[in-house]
Amino acid sequence: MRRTGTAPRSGPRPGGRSHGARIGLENLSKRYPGASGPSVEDVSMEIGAGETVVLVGPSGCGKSTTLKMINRLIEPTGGRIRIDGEDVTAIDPVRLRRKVGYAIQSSGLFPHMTVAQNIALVPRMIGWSAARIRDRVEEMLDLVGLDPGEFHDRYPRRLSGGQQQRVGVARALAADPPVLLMDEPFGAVDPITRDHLQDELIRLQRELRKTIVFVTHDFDEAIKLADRIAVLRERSHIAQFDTPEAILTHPADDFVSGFVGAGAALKRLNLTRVRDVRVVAHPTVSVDDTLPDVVRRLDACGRDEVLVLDLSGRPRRWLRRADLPDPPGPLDGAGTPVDGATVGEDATLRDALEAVLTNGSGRVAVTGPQGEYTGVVDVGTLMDAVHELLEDDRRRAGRDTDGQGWEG
Ligand SMILES: Nc1ncnc2c1ncn2[C@@H]1O[C@H](COP(=O)(O)OP(=O)(O)OP(=O)(O)O)[C@@H](O)[C@H]1O
Repeated sequence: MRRTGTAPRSGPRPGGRSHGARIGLENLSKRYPGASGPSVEDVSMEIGAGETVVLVGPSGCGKSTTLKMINRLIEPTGGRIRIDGEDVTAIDPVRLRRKVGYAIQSSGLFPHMTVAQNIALVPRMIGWSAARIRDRVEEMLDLVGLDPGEFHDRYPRRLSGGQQQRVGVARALAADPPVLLMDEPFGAVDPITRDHLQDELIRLQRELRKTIVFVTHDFDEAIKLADRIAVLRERSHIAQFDTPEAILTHPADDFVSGFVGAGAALKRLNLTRVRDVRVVAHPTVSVDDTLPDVVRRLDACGRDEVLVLDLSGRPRRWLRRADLPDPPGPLDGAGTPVDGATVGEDATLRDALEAVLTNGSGRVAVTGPQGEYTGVVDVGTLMDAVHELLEDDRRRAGRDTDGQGWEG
């Protein structure tokens, strides 16, 4: 496995630069007016610059309250919040908004404002010039994969749920805050869109290295996104705060095990990315190639199938010998369209396995950031990875029963 110890997955690396800020929660508490007891009690937590921390826990345990105290949408009744060492528990909330972006479920976009106006909200509030705001809105739309020409002047009701969430993330990042708070941001979209948005967030985070605090109900989402997961019990008491791997392999107690649920080894497929396994080269041809070119390629590589790439190098069709026109003729449309059935390098092995099993062909094309072909992963490689995880678990279980402990 790629990650070891507690090093943040997306945080500062040697030679790399984090654009995030450290967050310190010190004995943070919240008692709502009239409540019989605190909803959050004495939470202390250190979050590294550039780290993604996910808060999970049962409904009502205080996740959202904890999160909203970090940008003081909810005022703490006790304790302190520090951002890069600065005590922000009492600073002007407008200054705090520059440091802390916020994205929520159902995007929270203002329906009477266009996409551009929504994204421009915080930059306007903090007094950026019109020209700077205009450039920033375009940049943010690009960043979240929405064409500025198409989406700039649309109103939120004319966007899909996934597009709304993208705009919500663009808005949260518009003023370039070092900290991003996300409260179940993908909770209201369908599972496939949710998967895509998670992949996008991982890609963004690799580039931006913000400090992200993310709340979810979904433990699989936590595994996929987190450098560290805080499993919370009632009043936000921390049951365990550690890497996904450590929580999956060594849950602190029955409460945490209950959260991890069954199939911990397979859940770890969510921890390994396509870029971490053997991506192999597959013979390719171009859409421009003629039938004799393709036959030559097939003969030369000794395989039964080539991948047809478009002129930008993106996978277009799988072409087998049996698909070739007989009698010989033009190749247009021959073979099986790829139709988006590819995985990115940041996709998890679980996504890749799903793709391989769904298309039934035993392999899936891997693409780079611009959708360009980079190789293929096959079912054999994926099965090896599953096997390795299960073996790893068995070895650890053996060591634990020997009384040595897994770090021993
Ligand atoms: N404005 C409020 N006034 C009084 N009590 C509140 C208020 N907001 C939340 N609470 C209470 O505080 C506790 C924690 O709520 P919070 O929303 O932080 O939990 P959560 O873990 O985010 O829940 P969920 O997962 O269901 O969203 C709950 O018992 C809730 O009823």
